[in-house]
Formats: sequence, structure tokens, C-alpha cells
Amino acid sequence: MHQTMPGAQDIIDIVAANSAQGAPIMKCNAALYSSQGVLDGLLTLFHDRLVWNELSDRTSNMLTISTDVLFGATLSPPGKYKFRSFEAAAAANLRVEASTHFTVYTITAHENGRRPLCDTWTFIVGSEEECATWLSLLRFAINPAPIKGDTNALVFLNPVSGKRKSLAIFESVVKPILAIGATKYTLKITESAGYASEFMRTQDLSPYSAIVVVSGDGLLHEVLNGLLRRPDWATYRNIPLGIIPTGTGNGLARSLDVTWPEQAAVALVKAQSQPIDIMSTTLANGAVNHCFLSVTWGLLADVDIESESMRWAGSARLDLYATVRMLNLRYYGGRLHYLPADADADSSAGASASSGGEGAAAEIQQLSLAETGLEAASQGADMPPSDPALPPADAPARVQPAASLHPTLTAGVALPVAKGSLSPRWRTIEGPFVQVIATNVPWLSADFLACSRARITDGAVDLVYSTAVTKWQIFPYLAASAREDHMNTKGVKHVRARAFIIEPTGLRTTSRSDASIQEVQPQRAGASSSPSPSPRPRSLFGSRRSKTPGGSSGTATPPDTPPQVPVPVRVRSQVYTAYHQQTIGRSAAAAAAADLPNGDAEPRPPAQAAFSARSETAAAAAQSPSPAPAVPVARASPAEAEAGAGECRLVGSDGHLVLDGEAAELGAVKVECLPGLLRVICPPWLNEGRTAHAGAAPAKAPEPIAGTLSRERSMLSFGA
Ligand SMILES: Nc1ncnc2c1ncn2[C@@H]1O[C@H](COP(=O)(O)OP(=O)(O)OP(=O)(O)O)[C@@H](O)[C@H]1O
Repeated sequence: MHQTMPGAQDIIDIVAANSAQGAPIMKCNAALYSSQGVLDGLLTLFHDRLVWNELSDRTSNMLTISTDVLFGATLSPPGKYKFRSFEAAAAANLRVEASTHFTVYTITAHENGRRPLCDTWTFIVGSEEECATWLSLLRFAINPAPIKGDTNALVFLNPVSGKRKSLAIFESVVKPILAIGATKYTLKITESAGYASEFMRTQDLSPYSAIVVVSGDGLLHEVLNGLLRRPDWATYRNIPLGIIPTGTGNGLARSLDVTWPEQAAVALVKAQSQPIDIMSTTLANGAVNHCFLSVTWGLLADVDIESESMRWAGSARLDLYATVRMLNLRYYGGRLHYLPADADADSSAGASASSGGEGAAAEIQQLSLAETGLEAASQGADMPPSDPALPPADAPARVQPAASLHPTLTAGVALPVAKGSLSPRWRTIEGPFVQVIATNVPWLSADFLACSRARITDGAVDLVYSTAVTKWQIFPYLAASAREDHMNTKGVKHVRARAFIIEPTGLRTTSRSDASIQEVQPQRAGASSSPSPSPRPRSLFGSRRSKTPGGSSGTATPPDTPPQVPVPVRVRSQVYTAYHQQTIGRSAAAAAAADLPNGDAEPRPPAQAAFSARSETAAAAAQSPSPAPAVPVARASPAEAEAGAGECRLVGSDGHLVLDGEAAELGAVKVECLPGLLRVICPPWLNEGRTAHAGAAPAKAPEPIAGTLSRERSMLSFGA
């Protein structure tokens, strides 16, 4: 006999009828299968937990399962079932059609970073109808969305992320969890770089309730930029974006406390989300890009850029090269202008911060979070999508909509910044700098804590910078990069900003005194990218930097060499592009472009070609008789290619944007935080502060078992 599952409305009614604070939603006699046999007991479902109490004169065993860690409830065949893997659990229990037995699935707490496991608990109730009601209620407790309506997650999988195990991890871990959690999805395996970006930009997204990547941060960067390039992006801004980490860095996953793919898959089943701030970056040539992790300049940026050729060393490449760079510390001439997010920002910025110019040629508004609509965005996915062109109906007339993709705080600021053009609210820090890290997340990668105070939804970017410190001062900072409070390291300063501008002056030197500020001429947005003459820096590791535009490798510039013409960025980007061709960009486009006559010119990344079979736009472009312009694009970011920023100084394809340390006039970049622009899927056990940071135990620790039951999975302990 097949039991009838209660309808959606029945379930909603039951929950609503018992919605009083603390009242049980359902309660009935239920026996628990255990290693000691079948134990009679009472099972109670509350809003936040499932509790089973043994009915016995001899003992008072109790099992408490937080709904945070509950991710599945299925019928189970009669008998004692315990499963050690997600795969085995899914295979055994999902076949049963009718039973008075049901099994609930929990993910174990992640103690000391250990890999989480699947726990299962099987109960027996009196009738099949009762069993069906329990299942519906439990599934509602896990995620009400599938009960209320249809859901379908779009899953992009990058087969070449990290150690190239994305597909294997998906099959063995993610797929079983999604099956147990009854989460529907559509899987798309990316064919090349740019595939996901092109799909997001051109295809109908209305069938999807979430967009998830099984990859590193790079594929999410593609998804985000593809989405934000749609004319109707605002319609989809509340679709939650998720990441199942299989990449190398995995900075967002670490920041969201889903370090393991199992945790991220459970988060997808539960489908809870929160807003995420997005950084909008604008180069002097007008190219706009968006990122969710960081913008870096100086030490860290150069480590990221220059260690690309050491990919063979795996994630150790950054540590190795950072050590090399720190021992030969460089100083970067330039200015950092920022619009403080906090009223008391000056105190933490130190004495080096000075007020901006007197004039107010650009009208800069320092908007409170409430004014910019962040609070509204935080209300959740129910917020109606806003039209980017229109301010919110109830907003004061002069306030720009928070959802606008167009910078609202820096729109009138031309790059490079003319003296006195910033409003007095801005602060300016004069270089030379050792590094500037602007981060939206605490963790830039799984083991690099850039700023423990950063939050993804605070409407601000955390600027962590060091001016002219010595290598011995900066060393402890990076050495302590995975610990809490390392920000107290001498020489490291921190401010929170709503917007900022980095203006390199073209000097990068190993001598602090040489990295003085060079005045540069203001340049119109969209102007030619040809760099004008400026002094060349001295560089200990300057072979790449000292190449000529002709492409041959040169030698390090001697210290006393007179100023030379600066090196076009196309030469500088060769390392990334070479890496991309060899390791990542295996597309036909890259192969075809290998014959380009100019040895300097690098192929356009395979962004368009990647999706050509599916995209009318790309198909039309392919029929065009004129070959794709041979512009160099560092690391082949599809977004950059689309923006026509071939000579961009801002490079990166993995959520981190890296400013070339040697950039001259065109290197200036303005960055604005767009508060809560999009949403990300996050696990229910995420910190109260809504971002994971070092040393902090989750506020609601995922604790499936409590009371006198043993913590050991599948074992019950009696007595004392
Ligand atoms: N099928 C594919 N073939 C080649 N490259 C791809 C493919 N799919 C995606 N890519 C590109 O691979 C790049 C790197 O991918 P991803 O970020 O997933 O891995 P990762 O670099 O190892 O991890 P992380 O970004 O966390 O360090 C992305 O920029 C993406 O554009």
C-alpha cells in the first residue's frame, strides 16, 4: 500500500498552527533503531530541532538533532540501517516506496577542520500515513522552498579546477547529498573558459532557482560578471549564487564556512542565502569589472601575478614566491584615496592619511547603509527586483539606487584624480606603499586570512595597507596570515571604505626613497591606452618587466639607467597568457591564435568562442570576416575581453582583481562597494556576523547529538 503524502497546504497549515514560540510542530511515539536494538521513545519536532526521548524506566536516553545539520529525510526499508558514506545512504534508502520506517540524515560537526561525515537515524512510527506526515514536515524544516514550489538549481562544473577532481567530487559527494535532500538541479560542465560567463549573459535564467558552481572562485567570477552584463540583470539579482569548492584558492567558500564540498552541498539543499557586497571597478579607460573577493596592489598582487609561472608548485607557489618577494621588498609609488565608511575612520588610518582636496568638483555623497538601500537588500529574496535606472520609490530624490551597477560615489571622478577634485570627505594616503589589499571577505584563500574584520554584507570594503615599512616589519604579517589578530602587526593599517581609488605613479622600486610620487596628467575616460613616457623602475626580478615591446626578453634594468619608455602592458601579461594557453585555455580560439604574426600579441581569450554553439551573438561574431583583434588580455578574463580592456592593468579571473604594480597613467582604478547587490548561498551554521573568520567557533555549532547519547556515530551509550 502506498501512503498518501500530505499536500503542501496541509504541511504549511500544520506548521502555522504550531508556530507559537517553542511549541512542538509534531509529536508521536517513535522507536529508534540503535546498536542496542529497537528502543521505544517519543519523537518531537520543534522549529529548530528534532528531539527523541527514550521511554524506559531504566534509562533516559535523548537524541537532539539541530535542523541546521539536517539535510534529508527519506523512507527506509525495515531493518537497521547505518551508512558511512553519503553515496551508500543515497543508494540504499531512496529506493523504498512504502514503509513505516524513515531515516533522517545529518552532516557531522566540522571539528578541527576534519572532513564531515553523514550520520543517519532511523525511526519507526505506527502507520504509513504518520510516516508520510513526518517526512513532509521534516523536508519542510530542511527547506520549505521545494514544498511551496518547484526549484531547480543550475550547476556549472569546471572540470579543470584545482586538482581536476571536480567531476569526481560531484559524483561521489555532491550528487548523493542533492538526491537525499530532494534538490533538483541541471548540470552543465563547462567546455572552456568563458562558457559560464556567456551562458549567464545570454541565456534564459528564469527556470533556475539558484546558480551554483562546482569549482574555484574563478568560475563564480565568470558567473557574476556574465549576470551583471545582462540588460535584465536586476530581474535576477536575487537568484542565490553558490559555490561548491573544488578549486585552488576557494576564498569565498572559506569565508562562508563551507570549506568542504559536503558542507557546501548541504547548504545548497537548505538554500539559505544572504546578500553579498560586490566591488565595481572602473579603469581610466572606462572598462568596468565586478568582483566579490579582493582588489590588490603591491606585494600580494605581484606575488599573485609573478608566481603564475610556478603553478607546478600548487598552492605552495604563493608562499614560496611571497618569501622571495619579501626578502627583496618593493615599494610602490602612488596614492590611495578613500571615502571612509565609518565616521571614526581617521583614527585607524594613522597620521599618514590627510584630507582630500579643497574643491568639490565631483559631488561625492557619503551615504549611510540605510540610505543606500542595504537594509532593504538584507531583507531577503522577497525584495522585488529593482530597476537599475530608477531610484527606489521611497528614496530621497538625490540618493542613487543601491542596485545601480553604475558607481554612484565615484561617477564624477576622472582618473587620474586631479588635485582638489575630491570632496573633503575623501582621505588621501601618500605612498610609497608596500601593499594595498582591498577585501570584501576575510579569507582571500582557504589559508590566507587577509582581514578578520571583513564581512561580505557590511556595505564596505576593508582596506589593509602598509606604507614604507621594512621587510622585517612586514614579514610577521604574512607569516601570521592564517591567525586571528594578525592585523595588529606593526606597519599594517586598516580602514573601511565605501569607495577608493588607487593611483600608481609608475614607480616600483626596491628603494623606499626612490618610490616618490610622480605627478601624472589627468586622462579622459575611454582615451587611448598608449602609455606616455615615464621613468622605469628598478627591479630585482625585472626580466619580465624589462622586456621590450618587441617581445624579446631583456635583462634587469641597471639602477642608473636613465628613464625609458614604459613597457606596454601587453608584454607584462605574457606570463598569465602563456599559463592560460598551456594550462587552462585549451580552446580552439587559443590554438588558432597561436599563429598570430606579432609575437607580442596574445590571443583574445576563448570567452566568445567558448559558447559559440549556443550563442547567437557569438555565432554572428564567428561569421565576421575580420579576425578577432589580437589584444592581450591578462589571464584571459572573459569580462575584461568583453569590456574591451585589452590593455587593462587590472587583471584576474578568479574573483581577485590584481593591479599591476608597475602601472602608470592608465593604472589608476576606482573601486566602489555596491552594498548587497547580489545574494550568496550560505550554510545555516554560519557565524552571527555572517562571515567565517579565524578562531571563532560557529555561533550555532552544528551539534547533531546531545544528551546521554555517545558522540560516536551509530552507537548509543547507556547509563552514566
Ligand atoms: N572547461 C574549462 N576549460 C578551461 N578553463 C576553464 C573551463 N571552465 C572554466 N575555466 C576557467 O578556469 C579558470 C580557473 O578556474 P577555477 O577558479 O574554477 O579554479 P582554480 O583557479 O583552481 O581555483 P581558485 O580560483 O579558487 O584559485 C576560470 O577562470 C575559468 O574561466
